[in-house]
Amino acid sequence: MDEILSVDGLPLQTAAAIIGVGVFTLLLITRYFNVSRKTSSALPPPPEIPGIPVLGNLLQLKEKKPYRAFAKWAEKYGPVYSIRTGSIKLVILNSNDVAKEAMVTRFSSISTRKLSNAIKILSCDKSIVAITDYGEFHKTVKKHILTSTLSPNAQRRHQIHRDTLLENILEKLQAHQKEKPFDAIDFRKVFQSELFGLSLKEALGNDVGSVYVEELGTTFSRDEIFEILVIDPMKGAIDVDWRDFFPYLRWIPNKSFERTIQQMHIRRQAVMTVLINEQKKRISNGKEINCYLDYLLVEGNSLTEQQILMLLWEAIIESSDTTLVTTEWAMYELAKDPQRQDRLYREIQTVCGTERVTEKKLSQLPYLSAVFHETLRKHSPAPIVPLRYVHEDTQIGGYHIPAGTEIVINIYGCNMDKNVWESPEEWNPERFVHEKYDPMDLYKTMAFGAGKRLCAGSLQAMLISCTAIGRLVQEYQWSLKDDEEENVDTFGLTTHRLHPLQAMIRPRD
Ligand code: HEM
Repeated sequence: MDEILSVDGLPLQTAAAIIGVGVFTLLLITRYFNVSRKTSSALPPPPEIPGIPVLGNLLQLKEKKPYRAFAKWAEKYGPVYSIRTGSIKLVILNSNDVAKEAMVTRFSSISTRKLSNAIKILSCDKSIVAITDYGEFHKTVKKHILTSTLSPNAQRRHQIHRDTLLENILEKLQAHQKEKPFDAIDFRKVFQSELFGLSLKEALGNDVGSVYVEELGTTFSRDEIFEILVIDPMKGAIDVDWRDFFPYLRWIPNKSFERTIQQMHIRRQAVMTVLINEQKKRISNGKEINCYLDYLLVEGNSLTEQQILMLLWEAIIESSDTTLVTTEWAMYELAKDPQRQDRLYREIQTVCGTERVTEKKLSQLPYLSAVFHETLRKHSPAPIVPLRYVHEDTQIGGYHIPAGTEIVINIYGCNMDKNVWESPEEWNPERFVHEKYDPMDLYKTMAFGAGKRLCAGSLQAMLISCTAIGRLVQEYQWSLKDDEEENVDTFGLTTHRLHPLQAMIRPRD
């Protein structure tokens, strides 16, 4: 009889016992979640920065460098506080502990994004790895960019592009030295162009000269292509549409804003389409290249053409910007500080002798690594992590954070935290080589984020930036052009120097 009364072949008593245990476990789990939800909402809310009715704190954030204002407020209100930008509530995190809590421990409650109108258009509504919500699409496309381009194996396959980048930069410096030995060199002009070339080769398989875009009836030079694919969208991403702050007024048109961003999108779309089509012709002529496009056309069969276009554009813009920002700031700091530059040169001489600095030697050059990480700390190239949205009640730093809040992780604020860093305003690579520091301290800057949304390109950035800094110091003695020391202002989404670095170079003996 027992055998007849069974659940999926289990004797009745056993099944009843299992169901009993199951129900009990379920009750426990439900109770646990109720208790933890209660505990979270029983916690106090983060302190609020006083603002004014309707606008909240908007007027206090007029400057386009909110990360600085956020870090200042942290000194008075602590590492976690809330502000209001119009009707939007933001919680700002300014210390490593709470930033990590948000990015790792509480990630499952804070894994989506609510986009500004500009970023919604420029990311084609979350069609790129960095802006999409965490989920299947994110996992798939992050795997694609890592496997094809950014993982250690893929980086080995792309080494030739990094070698070419360095050779070309050094050739240009040599030519400048010969032709105008008493003139300063515009570091950005040289480095940016080569980095853009590398990003095109990794993404599309080839660098470009100019392109004719029939849709727009124009031929664009390489500089104009750079403007359309990199500079304009970086500017557009921080363009403010006042309706972002007052979503209940979304029905009011903001024509000039929409026109500007749409124009950027249309031009980028048209140029990318032509670049991709040219490469498709190459492929149909039987010439395959190891690049992201060729990979996606085979492996990305679940993706639409528009998604492929956006992913390729993402690789170009992300490769072209933050690595330049980091290297330019590092060279500024070294050119300003002859003693530290000399310390780096002596380390290079001791380790490399008459041989060149290469990627293989990087692990033997701890001071070079300290220069790189200290630059990431002081100049935090991505000062604010793309905003995260709290989709279920949670807690951070002992405060209750209700669903619907947006989270701002202020990496710049974390890196300026006096409780963690001694004299944070000072550029001091020694802090990373001093015996009291742990090698893991290098990752305390969190410049690349943390957890499941960790930057996919950190290895490429490190390889390019460290080898370039090493080679540039090995070949030349760097100093700043007169009055250059004062040029420390920044602009844009990342911490771009407002004025490109102007440096004097003198060949080493
Ligand atoms: C010094 C240079 C760089 C810095 C400081 C940097 C920093 C960051 C930061 C802070 C994030 C956001 C993490 C988050 O949302 O939590 C990020 C994401 C990302 N970065 Fe970088 N990055 C750099 C270079 C690069 C390069 C060269 C690439 C190459 C394409 C790249 C590709 C990406 C991608 C694909 C993501 C999205 C990861 C995800 O959402 O899962 N980054 N990066």
